[in-house]
Amino acid sequence: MHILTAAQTRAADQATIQAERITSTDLMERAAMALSEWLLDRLARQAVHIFCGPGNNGGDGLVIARHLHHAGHAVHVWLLPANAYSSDFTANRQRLPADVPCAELDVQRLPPLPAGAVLVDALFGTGLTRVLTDDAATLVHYINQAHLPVVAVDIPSGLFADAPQPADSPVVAARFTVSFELPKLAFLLPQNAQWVGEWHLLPISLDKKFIHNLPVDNYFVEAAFLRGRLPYRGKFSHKGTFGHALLLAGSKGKIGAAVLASRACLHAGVGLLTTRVPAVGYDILQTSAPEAMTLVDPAQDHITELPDLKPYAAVGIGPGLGQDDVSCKVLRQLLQEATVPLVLDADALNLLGTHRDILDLLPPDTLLTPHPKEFERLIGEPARDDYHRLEQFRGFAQQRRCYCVLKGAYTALATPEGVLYFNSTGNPGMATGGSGDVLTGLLLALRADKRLSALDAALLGLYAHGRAGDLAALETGQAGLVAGDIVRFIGPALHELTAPVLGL
Ligand SMILES: NC(=O)C1=CN([C@@H]2O[C@H](COP(=O)(O)OP(=O)(O)OC[C@H]3O[C@@H](n4cnc5c(N)ncnc54)[C@H](O)[C@@H]3O)[C@@H](O)[C@H]2O)[C@@H](O)CC1
Ligand SMILES: Nc1ncnc2c1ncn2[C@@H]1O[C@H](COP(=O)(O)OP(=O)(O)O)[C@@H](O)[C@H]1O
Ligand SMILES: [K+]
Repeated sequence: MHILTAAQTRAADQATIQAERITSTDLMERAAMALSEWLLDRLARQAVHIFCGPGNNGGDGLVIARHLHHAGHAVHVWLLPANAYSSDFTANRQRLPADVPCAELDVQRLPPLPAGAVLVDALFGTGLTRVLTDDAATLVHYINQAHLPVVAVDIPSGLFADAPQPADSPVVAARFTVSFELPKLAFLLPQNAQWVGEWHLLPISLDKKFIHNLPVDNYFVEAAFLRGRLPYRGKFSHKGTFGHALLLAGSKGKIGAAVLASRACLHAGVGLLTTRVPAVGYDILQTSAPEAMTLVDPAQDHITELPDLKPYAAVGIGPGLGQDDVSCKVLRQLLQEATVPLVLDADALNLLGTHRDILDLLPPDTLLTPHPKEFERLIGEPARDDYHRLEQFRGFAQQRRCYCVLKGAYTALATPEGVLYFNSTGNPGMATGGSGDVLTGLLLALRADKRLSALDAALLGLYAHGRAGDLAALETGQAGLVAGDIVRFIGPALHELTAPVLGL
């Protein structure tokens, strides 16, 4: 899915209006009708108070008021006084049945809101041009202080769709944000979660061809985008078909990271896996991941030597590695010698951050998987906000010609071309130690599979990791989920993405 800017969203609305030969009022009716249905599916008998601004977001609110009223709900409409109103606002103001209570708000004397009411925020949408002030700001504070559930239409009022805003800007804190057709970048950023709440998208048949041809550098990745991209396993496949991966992981006290990454790699379909661990990890790994071959380092507690790389189709390094100087030497040597795809995680990334000269050795197309803190260490500069972090992230992948993952609720992948792909799967149950190690093993298996491009391997891996976490959570609940549960569901998650034989 494309992630459009506010300006592109307006253009897509216009293109749809022209292509379908409909009016903007028709499109508003379609969008607001869909939102009304969404509300009707969830409302019990609560009174609904709808706050409408002067533009088309307010117009949506008026259409919703009409539909809810016709469906028998008690609706109250509150209008924010303005000097000018959009034509679709005015048209729908006229269509509002006379028996729907509708009043202009006097912000000096805001009415008390009844307990148990549901609020609909239709003040401002993507037409917001600046931070809210004066009456609009007062109204936002009033809505937020009511502590009632708020459903925001299209976007919480006051929130910019695709740009940061000054601290303390007034923004409606919605319980739900219900938007149209495509997600907005603002929804995907942790700093906006306090306002966006849980977001939903409603399809309104915007012009697909127009959207497809828009130049975008941010995508939201769902199953439809990936389904069939994972090649099926041919009848006469053998171990060699799927590659032999080498994993360098674990140190004393962190052999579990090597175990989790190894098990994930195996469950993701790798042909052969060799895991290099320090001597302390030998028995543990052989017992808990017997399918992996164990290559024991001469040192007891840390990995100190790089094995011969010739047999391997891809190499992963980092989970539980520790940041010992000798392990740093191994990392340096790996970056110098490797001619196959690399996956770098955890302490390998921390070592890159503290020994910045080795960053220059990163082979092109290397896959790095930092979480935000590791990313900060990697580039050595804190981000001002989530938007700034995304631009640092995009720039890093472009400058280093690598694929970089930024882990989180909507894990992002940056490509060497500077395109960002946001993953749609996963759940807060995965915020548990070892989830990242599982991702590293999974990605390593896909990078060892020569049939996959670097981009497809990364996108499929991120999606399958989150999907496996979602399937696991169905069984364990979110709190009960541990990283090993994700491993158990990697197989089913990948199966969903596998190309059917004959493409049927
Ligand atoms: N035909 C369309 O274009 C469709 C638009 N839709 C809705 O229309 C919305 C966009 O509508 P508009 O472009 O009219 O914009 P909005 O309704 O978001 O806001 C525009 C109005 O707010 C004022 N305004 C902007 N920033 C302000 C600020 N900081 N303080 C005070 N006033 C401010 C503008 O002067 C203008 O009057 C979408 O978010 C969506 O809800 C949907 O109905 C789908 C179809
Ligand atoms: N709230 C969340 N929603 C979805 N996925 C999450 C969430 N929290 C964490 N994850 C996923 O779990 C993994 C955690 O990785 P990481 O921070 O490296 O953990 P660890 O170092 O303990 O293995 C990442 O892939 C991340 O995307
Ligand atoms: K809104």
